[in-house]
Amino acid sequence: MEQLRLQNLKKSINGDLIINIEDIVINEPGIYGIIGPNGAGKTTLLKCICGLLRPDEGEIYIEETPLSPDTRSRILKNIGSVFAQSEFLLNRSASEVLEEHYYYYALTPPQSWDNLLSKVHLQISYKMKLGAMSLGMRQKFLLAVALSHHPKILILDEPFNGLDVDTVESITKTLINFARTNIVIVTSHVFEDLGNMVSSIAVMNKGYIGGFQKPYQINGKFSDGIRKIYNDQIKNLDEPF
Ligand SMILES: Nc1ncnc2c1ncn2[C@@H]1O[C@H](COP(=O)(O)OP(=O)(O)OP(=O)(O)O)[C@@H](O)[C@H]1O
Repeated sequence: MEQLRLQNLKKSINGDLIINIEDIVINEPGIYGIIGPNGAGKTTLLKCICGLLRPDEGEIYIEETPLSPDTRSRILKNIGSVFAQSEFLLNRSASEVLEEHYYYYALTPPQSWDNLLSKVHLQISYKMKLGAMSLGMRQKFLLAVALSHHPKILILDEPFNGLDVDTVESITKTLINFARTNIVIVTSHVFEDLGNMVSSIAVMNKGYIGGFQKPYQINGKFSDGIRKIYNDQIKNLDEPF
């Protein structure tokens, strides 16, 4: 079954075409990286997939069902997400964020959250405010929240920004484990971090994505392979099409 399909997707903001995708299909479990320069449209695309922004044209299919006002509440349960900007959550406690999350997805919260946090190797009090957490703790917590309703597709926008190597390693392990049977779509500017986990890479530039490719090792490193794909694709995508 097709897990995710983006078809003839267009989105303009203030008259500028920000998303312009012909046809992207993801069927297999794995970690799919989207790389691209600042302003390429990566975050906007991820927000469209999560139902936070509505495309002007085209369809987003999740498990072959088009995302629409009618299907939205049902099919968005298949998606979990963490976006880079989480400042608006800083005043909320961990339990408040989890309760709101379950309310948003119209799901019954579990009796205990302990299982959830152990998945991301985090030990915190549920009363702790997100503003009191370190960046790494907050990112791990938000990842646990995103996984809490057992989505099949996890969307992560720049999950490694500002994190130390141990936290990156811990999150990477969680993602690799999840992606054995599910799909992760992740954006990052850090090719070294992506090189340790992605199964496929797509380059986005000026709203356009050519397609996913498997990175191969150069100088023994996948990150060098990702950089080569980036350089080759940006050059091609910069040519008029
Ligand atoms: N709410 C908004 N209002 C105006 N312009 C917006 C808005 N959201 C996005 N844009 C514009 O859309 C373009 C794509 O932005 P987007 O954040 O999707 O890019 P990105 O690839 O995620 O960039 P970065 O790598 O810097 O995070 C940018 O030119 C941005 O200014």
